[in-house]
Amino acid sequence: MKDTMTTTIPQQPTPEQAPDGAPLLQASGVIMRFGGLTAVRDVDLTVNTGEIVGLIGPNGAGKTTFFNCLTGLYVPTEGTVSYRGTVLPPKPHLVTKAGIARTFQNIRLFANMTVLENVLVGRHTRTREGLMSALIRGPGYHRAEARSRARAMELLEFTGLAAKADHLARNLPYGEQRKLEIARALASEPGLLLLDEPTAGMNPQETRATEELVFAVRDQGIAVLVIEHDMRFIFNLCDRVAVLVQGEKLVEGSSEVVQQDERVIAAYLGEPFEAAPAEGQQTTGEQENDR
Ligand SMILES: Nc1ncnc2c1ncn2[C@@H]1O[C@H](COP(=O)(O)OP(=O)(O)OP(=O)(O)O)[C@@H](O)[C@H]1O
Repeated sequence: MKDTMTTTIPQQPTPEQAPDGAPLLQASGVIMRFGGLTAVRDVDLTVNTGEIVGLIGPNGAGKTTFFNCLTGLYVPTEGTVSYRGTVLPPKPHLVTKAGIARTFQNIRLFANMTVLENVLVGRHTRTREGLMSALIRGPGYHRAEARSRARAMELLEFTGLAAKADHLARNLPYGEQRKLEIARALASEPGLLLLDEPTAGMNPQETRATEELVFAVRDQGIAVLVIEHDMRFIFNLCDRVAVLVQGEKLVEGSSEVVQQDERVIAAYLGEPFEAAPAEGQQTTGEQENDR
């Protein structure tokens, strides 16, 4: 991925930067019921600053539902989610404002807007200019807009999309649409980025590029929580991996520990990871392609 991540993202001032290793996200006793179905059962999960944490498990294990509980899309039936020690209100825009950004399993871009405009949309929680200012379009508005555009271009440089800033999002190849989703999420200046199956439908080169991008994001001081079915990607990337099965956290530990765990092999991997197929091939029968 030559054109990607050769630069750092010049850091924006972030509120009370926690020291590396301090708890950033703490989910405690999260339960999510849909009528008679319990999709998430009493899950605790912590993501510390500087970490990349993986969330894996079979289809229907409750991973996306758990993400939705973290990001305010769902109000958990029970349990709390805290970020930097403060309980988050279950409202997506407030969660984003607090410092958590996410991407979705199914790409959600504004297809008929340009690449740059998509990133600018992601900045709205970080711009202070109000409605009056936007209507009057005075100097404050123009300064804020210029800052936002400059920052959006930095993020496009970072993700390797700067040359396509004026292209319509819908005309980007699939792998670049996924990168654009990440750029847009970064535009809200998060401290924690949640990625839901960022490599679904990608070819091996795109998957490797995404791996590099996630490492680069982490190197900017942004912690990452990632759902993925590609075990090679997960085990290469993650400092820690939690395994959900039928809504419950079965195991949590380092990549080395999780990939050898008999319960994880029985419930999800199907075979020890060393025996997994070659790069780019599916590791389990669980993968689904979003494309
Ligand atoms: N809004 C909803 N209403 C009712 N049931 C739901 C809802 N959302 C999810 N579920 C159910 O909750 C369970 C967990 O689904 P979820 O999508 O969270 O699993 P997942 O681990 O993300 O799966 P996958 O790997 O296939 O994306 C499934 O049985 C699903 O049908």
